[in-house]
Amino acid sequence: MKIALGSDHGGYGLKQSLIPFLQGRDIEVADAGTNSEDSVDYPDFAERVALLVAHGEADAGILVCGTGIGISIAANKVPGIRAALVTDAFMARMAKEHNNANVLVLGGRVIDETTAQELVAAWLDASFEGGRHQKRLDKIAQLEQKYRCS
Ligand SMILES: O=C[C@H](O)[C@H](O)[C@H](O)COP(=O)(O)O
Repeated sequence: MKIALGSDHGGYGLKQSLIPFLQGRDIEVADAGTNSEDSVDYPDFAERVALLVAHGEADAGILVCGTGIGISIAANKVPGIRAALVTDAFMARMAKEHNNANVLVLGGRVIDETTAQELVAAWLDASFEGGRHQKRLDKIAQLEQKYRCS
């Protein structure tokens, strides 16, 4: 499995802490930056990770900014991306079971490294339930088509 990882400066530390954690689970990590705590703009890194996932070059993505809010808003602009900002293990599990989130989003100024690992593990270990939830994801995809800008 390959996961694309990205953050702005507010999520840099937490992103870095997740690299050995993911590699310890035999996951290949594609680090899309940022590469320091210098101030950057989170939409740039949301786009990098979202495109890797949308184009099938990564199986899933993890994004981190200060709160997780801005980078999830940006990632969800890319068609096919279902980015879910989570703050506890229940939300992380539901993000996969009900929403089949292909990008997990965390707040580097919100949660600590141990919690981040718990949330990532809960998301990775869960499975999409399909059924009534697939019908809802199909409706989200229809919204993308209906309001697609060209
Ligand atoms: O939603 C946005 C993120 O939390 C950003 O990480 C945050 O806005 C960056 O703030 P600053 O430029 O003040 O470090």
